[in-house]
Amino acid sequence: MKKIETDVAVIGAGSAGLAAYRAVRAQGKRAVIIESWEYGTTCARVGCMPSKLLIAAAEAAHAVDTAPAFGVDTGIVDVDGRAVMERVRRERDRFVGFVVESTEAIDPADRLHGYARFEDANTLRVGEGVRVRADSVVIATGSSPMLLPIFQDLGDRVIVNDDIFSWQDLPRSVAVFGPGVIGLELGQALHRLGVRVVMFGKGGLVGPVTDPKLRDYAAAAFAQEFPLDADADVDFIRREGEQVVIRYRGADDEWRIGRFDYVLAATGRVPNVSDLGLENTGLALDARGVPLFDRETLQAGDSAIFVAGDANNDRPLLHEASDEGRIAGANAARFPFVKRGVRTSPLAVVFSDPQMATIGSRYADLRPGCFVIGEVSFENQGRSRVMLQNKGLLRVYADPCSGRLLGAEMIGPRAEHMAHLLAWAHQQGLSIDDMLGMPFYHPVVEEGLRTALRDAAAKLREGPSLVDPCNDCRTAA
Ligand SMILES: Cc1cc2nc3c(=O)[nH]c(=O)nc-3n(C[C@H](O)[C@H](O)[C@H](O)COP(=O)(O)OP(=O)(O)OC[C@H]3O[C@@H](n4cnc5c(N)ncnc54)[C@H](O)[C@@H]3O)c2cc1C
Ligand SMILES: NC(=O)c1ccc[n+]([C@@H]2O[C@H](COP(=O)([O-])OP(=O)(O)OC[C@H]3O[C@@H](n4cnc5c(N)ncnc54)[C@H](O)[C@@H]3O)[C@@H](O)[C@H]2O)c1
Repeated sequence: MKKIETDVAVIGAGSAGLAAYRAVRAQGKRAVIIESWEYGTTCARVGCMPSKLLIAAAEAAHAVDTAPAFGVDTGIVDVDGRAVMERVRRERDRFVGFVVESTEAIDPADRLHGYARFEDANTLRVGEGVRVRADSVVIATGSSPMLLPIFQDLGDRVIVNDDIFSWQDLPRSVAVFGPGVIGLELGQALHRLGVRVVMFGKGGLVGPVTDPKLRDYAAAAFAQEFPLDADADVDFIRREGEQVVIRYRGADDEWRIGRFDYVLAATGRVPNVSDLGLENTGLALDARGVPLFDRETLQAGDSAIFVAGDANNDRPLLHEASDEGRIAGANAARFPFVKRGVRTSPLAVVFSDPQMATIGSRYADLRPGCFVIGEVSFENQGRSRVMLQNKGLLRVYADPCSGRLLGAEMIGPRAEHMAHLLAWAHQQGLSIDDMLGMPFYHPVVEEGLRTALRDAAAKLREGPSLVDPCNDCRTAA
């Protein structure tokens, strides 16, 4: 057995792990980074980048499809599935190539290949032949798609996001389970590329929004484009030959039988922690088996183990994985003198059309009666109508005591940009009046944001109806 002694061992060479490794080295400490699979990260290989490449192709097809509404007739859209997937894979491989190159630039002595498991809190077994003794450890093992038992007999007819990006051609039909972030982005893109898509949800959830008004709006908006039941009634799912047969209740309340080439399982992701041997570390775990940790230091209890990125299941997004990796790595290097890292305001964007976003505190995070809501519909918003993208709703939440922006949820045009303005204002602790005191150009979709802010300002002047915001809401748990 080969034995390695180091200051910090980082498990996982994804976005969080690479940031952690670099943070350790920047502190002048020794580190090893252990990866069990190929280099390239989930984001570049099977996540953020290939999904946006598929969406870009779908947007091109959709633009041609909707051009006649502007008086521009370009004929029937003809999607060449092989060419679409060839570009997705080619551009994806280019992004992956950059990541692999920078990972392979790490000193080979610091890079270990193999699956890491804890033997105790400071000892890792890597594969069969290597034992690593480290003063501290960063767990940055990412997450994997959850496969529900209802899919277990479907064999190769059930797919996850990873599979789509190795397709050579587009299939004819896909049933999407889970209208969450992944299901909506990929399902809508496939639909726009000519694949017959039916989307099945549970409990009325659509995308990441928690505001009931936005949830209903989103469910109705997407259901206008393709069959989507956000709370589906499914009788059975079974494989017949090379197809999947699903019996479900349709929008007209009638039972119907659908036949599909594939089922896309997009019902959520689980952190990769179950096979890490965490039972040998003495750490306290939550219900999903994730070590209890502090989100500002990333430290698990008072141990020398830190958890970053999707593995901690807190904010499973790329920019959060990088930030957490950096904080976890720096703290692992300086253990036991850990410091709180800077966490940015929550920001999440879904690249559907219309796009969706959540910023700061979501509706579900806020206490009823302790916030006011400013709202705008994009249906009659000037620039949105000009572009024929006049679908959507924005709700901003404000603190009636301080007048500050607490958060926002939206579905609508250019949400990816508006969400940044809102997140930056939130992080700066701006009030609704501060935001209204800044420039708004004409004609832009941000004028819709101004309408929502004005609505919130008017409601702040009226005062909240349920409680005394500066007392009751402050004393609330
Ligand atoms: C389809 C899809 C689209 C997405 N789109 C976006 C987007 O547009 N924007 C956004 O912000 N986020 C997006 N995300 C989320 C984003 O990809 C993740 O939040 C991010 O990649 C997580 O990085 P990570 O370092 O935690 O995990 P990863 O990059 O998955 O790295 C974890 C690594 O650990 C390795 N590993 C696991 N266990 C072990 C072990 N025991 N020993 C050794 N190695 C191990 C794995 O092989 C893996 O390489 C998307 C995700 C998906 C699936
Ligand atoms: N644009 C982005 O930033 C982006 C894109 C993709 C993924 N991600 C990240 O990946 C994470 C995981 O995404 P996800 O889409 O897998 O999870 P998710 O939690 O967003 O969505 C899962 C969906 O599956 C539904 N569901 C659960 N059980 C079901 C069942 N039995 N039948 C039908 N539907 C069911 C849920 O109600 C929910 O709508 C996201 O939270 C996000 O952090 C981000």
